[in-house]
Amino acid sequence: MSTTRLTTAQALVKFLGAQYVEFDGNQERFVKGIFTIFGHGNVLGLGQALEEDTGGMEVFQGRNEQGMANAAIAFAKQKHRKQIMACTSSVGPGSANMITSAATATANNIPVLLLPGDVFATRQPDPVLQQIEHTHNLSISTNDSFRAVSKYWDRISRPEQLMSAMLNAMRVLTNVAETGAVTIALPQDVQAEAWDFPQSFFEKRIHRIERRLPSPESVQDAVKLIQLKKKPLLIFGGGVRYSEAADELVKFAETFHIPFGETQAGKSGVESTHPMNLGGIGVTGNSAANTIAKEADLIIGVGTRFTDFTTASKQMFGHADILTINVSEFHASKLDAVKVVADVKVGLEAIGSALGDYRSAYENEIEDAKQGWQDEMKRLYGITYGDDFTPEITDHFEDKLLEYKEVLGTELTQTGVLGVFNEMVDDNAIVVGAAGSLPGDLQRMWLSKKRNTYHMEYGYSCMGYEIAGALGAKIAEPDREVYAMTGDGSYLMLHTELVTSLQEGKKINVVLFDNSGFGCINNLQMANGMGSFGTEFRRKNPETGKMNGPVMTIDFARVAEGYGVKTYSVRTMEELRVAVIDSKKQSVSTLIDIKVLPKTMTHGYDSWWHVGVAEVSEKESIQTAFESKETNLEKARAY
Ligand SMILES: Cc1ncc(C[n+]2csc(CCOP(=O)(O)OP(=O)(O)O)c2C)c(N)n1
Ligand SMILES: O=C1C[C@@H](O)[C@H](O)[C@@H](O)C1=O
Ligand SMILES: [Mg+2]
Repeated sequence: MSTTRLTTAQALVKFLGAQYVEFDGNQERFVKGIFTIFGHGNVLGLGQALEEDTGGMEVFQGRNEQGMANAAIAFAKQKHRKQIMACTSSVGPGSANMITSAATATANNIPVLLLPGDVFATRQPDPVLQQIEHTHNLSISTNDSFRAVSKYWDRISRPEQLMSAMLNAMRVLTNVAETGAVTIALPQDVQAEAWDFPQSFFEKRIHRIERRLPSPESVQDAVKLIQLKKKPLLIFGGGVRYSEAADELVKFAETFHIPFGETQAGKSGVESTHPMNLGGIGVTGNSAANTIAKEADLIIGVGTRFTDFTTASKQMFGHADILTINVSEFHASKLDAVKVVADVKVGLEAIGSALGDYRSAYENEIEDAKQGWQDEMKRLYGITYGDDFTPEITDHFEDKLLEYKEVLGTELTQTGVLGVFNEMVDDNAIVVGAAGSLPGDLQRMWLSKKRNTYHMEYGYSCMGYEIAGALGAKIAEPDREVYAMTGDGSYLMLHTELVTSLQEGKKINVVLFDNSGFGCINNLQMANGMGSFGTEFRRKNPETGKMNGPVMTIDFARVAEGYGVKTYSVRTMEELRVAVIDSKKQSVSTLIDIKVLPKTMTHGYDSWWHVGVAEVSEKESIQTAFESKETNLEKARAY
C-alpha cells in the first residue's frame, strides 16, 4: 500500500481538495473554500497545512465565527447545495460562536463543514486556555455542544480516524435528504500529528447526487387522490429550488390548472409573474395564496418541510387532504400525508404522466385572488404619512408615532420603501434576509422577477444572518448585485462580515430599515395583550429603572462609513431613489440607512400563529388573547 506521511490537518486539506459532486451529469468541485479565524486551537495545525498548500481551496478570513459560518451557509444555499464552504475556528469561544450557525444550517438542510479546534487529545497540558473542565467527565469539551445541532459529528482523537470521519462527512454533506451541518472536532495536538495515510484516501472522489425515483405504488396513490379532488393547491418549498425542478413544477401546474403558493425557501424558484403563482403562503403569506389555501380540498406539498409559518400552525388548510412529494421520508410523512418519497422533479414527472387529462375545477378564483392581492399591494406601496395617519399595525401606539417621526426625522413607511426599492433593483439582483418584520413583508410583497433571486433564511430565522448571508451569496454569484435586507436589531446583532466584504472586494449592499426597535416582537407582544415591554430602543429612565426614556437613534451610515463602506442616509423617497441609483455605481460595499416609522410593516392576512400566551394574568387583554388562542387551536389540526 502506497502511503504519504502528512499531519492530520495536511491530510484533511488534501482530501477536501479532491472532492467533487456530480448532478445531472455536471461535475463540480465540492469545497470551494474555507473561512478561517485562527487561534491557538487551529493555527499551527490547520493553519500550517493551509499555508503550505490550500488544496485548491480559496481561503477567507472571517470577523466573527458565527458570521463566517453564516456566509458559508448562504454560499451553499445560493449554490443549491452543489458546492460548499468549510470553516475553521479555534478552540472554546471560537468554536462556540459557530454553534448558532450549525443549528441554522441544520434547520435549513444546508450543507456546511465546520472544523472547530478542540482540547488536547493527550490531556497533557489540561486545562489548556479556553478549556471547560467538567469534573464528572473529562472527555467533554465545548465541541460536544455541536452534537445537538449537527447532522454528523465526529472528533479526531487519532490521525487515522480522519479517513472514516471524512468519508462519513461527505456522505452526509452530499445527501439531499439528510444534509446540514457536519462538525469534525480537531484536537489541537492531533491536527499537527503525522501519520502514513494511504494514497487511496486522496484520490479524486465524485459524489453523485442522485434523483431518487418514486415507487410506482406511491405514484398510483397520489394519482388516485388528486383525481378525487376539485381544488388542489401546490405549495412549493426549497426542495424545488435545490432539485432544479422549477420547470417541472410549472408544467405540472399549467397542465392540470393547479395554482401554487411559495414558502420562504421556495420563493423565486418560479417568477412571481407566473399566472399560477399566488405568491407567499402562510403566516407571512398574502391574501391570494391564503384565500385559495383555505378553500383547497387538497394540498400538494412539494419539497416543503411544512413549518408552522407555512401551515399557519396547522390551521390554514385544516380540512384539506395532504399529498407530499419530498426526497426526505421524514418531511414527506408530515401532516399524516399520502406521500411520494422522491426527488421532486422526477416525482412530479411521474405523477404528471400518470394523471391523464385531469383538470382542476377552478374557474376565475385564481385570477380573482391574484387581482385582489395586486390591488392590496398597490395600496401598501402607496401608504404615506399624513394627517390622521393610521399605521398598518394599528391600535398599538399611534400616540407615539409623532415622537418617532421627530426623533428619527422620517415620514417613510416600510411598505412604501419596499415598493420603490423593488421597482428599482435589477431584475437579477439577489435579496437576502432572515429575521424581523422584513421576512413577512418580503414574502408577501417582493416581486421576484427572475429565478433564484430571493434568499431567505427562515428555517432558524437567525438575526445577523442577513449581512454575512449577503457576502456568501455574493461569493456564489459575483456578477450580481446582492442586497442584505435587515432591520436595525439584526444589524446590531451581527454585521461585521461587512468588513470581510470590503477585504475580499466582494461588493454587497446593506439595506437597513431602522425603526429603532425589535419591531416585529413589539407587534407580537402587543397583539397578544401585552404592553410595549423591552422591545423599543429607548434609554433607561434612571428614575423608574425602566426602558421608557427617549427613543434612541443611531447614525448607522456614519458608523459604516468608518469601515470604508459607501453610505447613504435616507429619510425621504427622493433620497432613497438617489441612494439606490448611486449605490449601483459603486464597486465597494454600500449601506443605505433608511429611517422608517414603526408599525408601518404589513400585517397578517387571514392566518394564525400559535404562540405561548399566558394562561393566567391580571390583565384583561391577556385573558382575551389566551381565549382567542384556545379558540384558534380548536380549528387547527392536532398533528
Ligand atoms: C439570534 C436571534 N435572536 C432573537 C431572535 C428573536 N427575534 C426575532 S425578530 C427580533 C427583532 C428584530 O428586530 P429588527 O431587526 O430591528 O427588525 P424589525 O422587526 O424591527 O423590523 C427578535 C429579537 C431571533 N430571531 N434571532
Ligand atoms: O420570533 C420571531 C418572530 C418573527 O416575526 C420574526 O420574523 C422572526 O425573526 C422571529 O424570530
Ligand atoms: Mg427594528
